Amino acid sequence: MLTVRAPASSANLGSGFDVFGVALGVPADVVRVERAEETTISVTGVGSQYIPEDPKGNTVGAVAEALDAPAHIHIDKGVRPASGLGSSAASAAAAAVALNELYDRGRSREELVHVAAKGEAVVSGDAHADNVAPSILGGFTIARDDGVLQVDASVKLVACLPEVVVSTRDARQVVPQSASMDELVATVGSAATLVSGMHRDDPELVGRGLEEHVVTPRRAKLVDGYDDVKAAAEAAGATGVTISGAGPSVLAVCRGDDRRAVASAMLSAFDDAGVSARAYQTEIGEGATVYRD
Ligand SMILES: Nc1ncnc2c1ncn2[C@@H]1O[C@H](COP(=O)(O)OP(=O)(O)O)[C@@H](O)[C@H]1O
Ligand SMILES: N[C@@H](CCOP(=O)(O)O)C(=O)O
Repeated sequence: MLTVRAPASSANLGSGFDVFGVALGVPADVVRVERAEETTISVTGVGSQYIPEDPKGNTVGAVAEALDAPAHIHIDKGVRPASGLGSSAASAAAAAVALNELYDRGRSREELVHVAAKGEAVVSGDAHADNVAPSILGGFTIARDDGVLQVDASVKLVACLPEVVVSTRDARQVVPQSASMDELVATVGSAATLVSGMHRDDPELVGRGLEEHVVTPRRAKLVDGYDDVKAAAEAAGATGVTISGAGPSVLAVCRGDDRRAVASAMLSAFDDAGVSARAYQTEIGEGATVYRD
C-alpha cells in the first residue's frame, strides 16, 4: 500500500494558455493505492459526490490503464472539482506517481506527466498537461508537446475560489480559434516577462506577465464579479490577477506581506457580487510526495 499527496495547481497564468502552470502549497488530493486484479475507485472529501467512481469516468482510471497497473485507488479530495485549481489533475498526478511506485514501472517524473495527462483527456476532451506537470514536478512548469521545463520558483499567491462551478470542458468552448498579430505580440511579451520573473522569484514581473487579452476576457464573463474582484485585489497590493485555469477561481500574485489584505479584498468583492467564496493564502509549492506505509 502506498499514499501520495499531489497539490492543486493553477494553469495558464494568463499568457501561457495550455502551457504554463504552478503547483500550489495548498490544497491537495491524497491518493492511496493497493494492488488488485482490476481497478476499483472510491472517493471521499470535498465535492466527492460529483466525482464518478467508475474507472472510465475518473481521471485515475485512465492512469491505471495507461500504466497497466490495476489497483484499488482511494482518493481523498482536498481540491474541489470544477474549481480551476486542477482538481481532476491532482488525482491523476497522485495516481501516476503512486502506481508507478506500486508496480515498479520505472517511469521518470517527466514521463509520468504524459501518463497523467491521459487522465485529463477523460474529463476535458484534451490531454493538456499544464495542470499535471506542476502537480507532479512542483514549482513553475512549461508543458510542451516535446517535453516539460521546470523552475523551482518561489512566489506568494492567493487563489480565491467562488462557490460556482465552471467545467473545464465548457470553458474550452469559449476559447477563440484565432488571434491577431497584435494580440500574439502582446502575449509573447507577457509570457517572456513572466518566465523572467519566475527565474528571479520576482512578484512584480510575474504579476505583469499575467496580462493577456485573447482567452482571459472570454473566460472572465463566466465568473460573476470577476472585474471587481480583480480591481479589489490590485488595490490591496496584488501585482497581477487572472483567471486560474479555466475558472472560476481567481489567482492573485502577491508580495510577501500582502496576502492577507489581498485575500480579504477578493472575498469582500465576491460577497458584494452576491457570491460566496473561500481564499487560499498560498505560494508556489512542491510536487507529488510519496508516503510509504
Ligand atoms: N479524480 C477526479 N477528481 C476531480 N474531478 C474528477 C475526477 N475524475 C473525474 N472528474 C470529473 O472532472 C470534472 C472536474 O474537472 P475539471 O472541470 O477539469 O475541474 P478542475 O478545474 O477543478 O480540474 C468533474 O466533472 C468531475 O466529475
Ligand atoms: N489549460 C486548461 C487548464 C484547465 O485548468 P483547470 O484547473 O480549470 O482544469 C484550460 O484553460 O482549459
